[in-house]
Amino acid sequence: MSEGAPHVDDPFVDPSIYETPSALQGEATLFVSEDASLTLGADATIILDDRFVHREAANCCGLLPTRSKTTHSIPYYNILDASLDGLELTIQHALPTSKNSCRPSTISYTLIDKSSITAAKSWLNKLLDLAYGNSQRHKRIKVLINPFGGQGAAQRLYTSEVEALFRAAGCDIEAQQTTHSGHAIELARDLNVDAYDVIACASGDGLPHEVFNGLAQQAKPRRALRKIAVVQLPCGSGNAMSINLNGTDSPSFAALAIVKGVRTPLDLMAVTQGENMYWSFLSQAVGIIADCDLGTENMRWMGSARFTVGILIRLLGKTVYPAELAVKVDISDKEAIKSEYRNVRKQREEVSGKREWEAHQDLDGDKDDLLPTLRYGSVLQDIPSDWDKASMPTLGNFYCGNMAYMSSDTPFFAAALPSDNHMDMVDVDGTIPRHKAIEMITGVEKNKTFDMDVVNYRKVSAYRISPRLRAGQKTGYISIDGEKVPFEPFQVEVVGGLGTVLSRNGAVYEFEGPK
Ligand SMILES: Nc1ncnc2c1ncn2[C@@H]1O[C@H](COP(=O)(O)OP(=O)(O)OP(=O)(O)O)[C@@H](O)[C@H]1O
Repeated sequence: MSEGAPHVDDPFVDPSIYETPSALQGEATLFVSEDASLTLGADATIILDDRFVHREAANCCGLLPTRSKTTHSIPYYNILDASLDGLELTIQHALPTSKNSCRPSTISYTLIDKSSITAAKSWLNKLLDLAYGNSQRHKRIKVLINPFGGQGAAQRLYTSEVEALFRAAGCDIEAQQTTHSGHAIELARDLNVDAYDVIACASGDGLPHEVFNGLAQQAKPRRALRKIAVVQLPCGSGNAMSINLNGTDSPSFAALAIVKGVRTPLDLMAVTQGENMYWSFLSQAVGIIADCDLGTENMRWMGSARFTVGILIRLLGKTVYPAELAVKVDISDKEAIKSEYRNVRKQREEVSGKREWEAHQDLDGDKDDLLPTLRYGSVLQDIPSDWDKASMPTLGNFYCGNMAYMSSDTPFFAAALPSDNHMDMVDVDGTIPRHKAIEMITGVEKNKTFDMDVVNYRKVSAYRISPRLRAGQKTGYISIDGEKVPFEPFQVEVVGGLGTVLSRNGAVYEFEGPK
């Protein structure tokens, strides 16, 4: 389904476009009264109700746009739950209220008599099968809310846009605010992973980063990381996780995507720096991006423009960020990367859903509950002899990532896949002509940078970078998953499919890939 499908799928579209799946012919229609029937179509349930013509639109659960319509449809994607209580049949669904939000709504009918109960139960089971496919129903969700996320908006967004959707979908939810930095690490480390299916972070990308690290500190970390799917309710200033996995930074659309989300393995990146070791799920940046992200605090008054202005000032000044880089390269040719991307994407789409879901449920079949030993050791050991080593005195930007979008309009890593066992690495020289630099920055949004000759794009499995201060420079910046870490050498290696997330399609990011 394309990006933002919940708001594109208009529940009021002409249902004649829907056909009934052949397996359901004959049983697809449930007559709920003399005047009303519910039919399972190909992509939506179709409601035919002659009484609608006699009712005021406002009287009917907000479903009716006009008084003259008798037929309506609700996309299966929007169906949250359905039940039969005695003769009372109820369907809960997400109703789009604008381009950027939806809210729960209810449709109910009283069956004519007891003789229709068996048919109604069977019809409701089929409805829920079509609505959920391979996604788990009634997920048990631990919600962590960063009260300072999104400049203090996270709690309000969760309460007003998310909670009611989760409840309407029959999710079992337990919400808790974080009280200090690092609290989500402690909560994920101590969580009883058998009591939940999902940890949902109402936050920016900082809380999911902490949650992966907390799960990795459990007594059985590999099992914990497979058992618990980590998701984001986009309520922060950087919401890359939700944009990549669910194609939205709207909290209510993300909530719907989580309700319908399919378990998806995610590569995690092991970072060693000094004596420390932790996990990154999104990106590591050294150079212009880290500098603009973390080194422009004095320009906070500008709002989001501070990043763009910071980039332009540094590009025009041809600012460089010297470093030594050593890389275990997997694929360096761009055409080969595109071909690999297409192959892996196809494979992942074929196995998306059922197989992945089953694989992730076979938790106790895991012989090894512990984290894998790192193949390349740590930053304190010698660099392996087969890595490509380079001194980069004029490095401009170094960026390594595991997801396509770094924000809603910056798909820096066009060929990134959730679980291809590679990290995507981009490096750009800081002395390239200014017009090329501007072309590069403006091309990111249009997915044009991958093919630019000034952009070095590689698939790698490990690297070490040792940044240096240039003459006269006082402070340097390194950003890992958007957070500042010490300006010291660090080493990273990818561990395939170690983490688990929920995604809309169970296979790839909500991005088209390299052109
Ligand atoms: N109660 C709290 N008090 C202070 N810091 C907190 C609290 N809860 C979480 N944090 C910290 O806030 C940081 C940023 O969180 P998050 O990414 O969710 O929000 P954000 O709005 O995107 O913020 P930022 O712009 O700072 O990245 C996290 O690294 C986390 O450690």
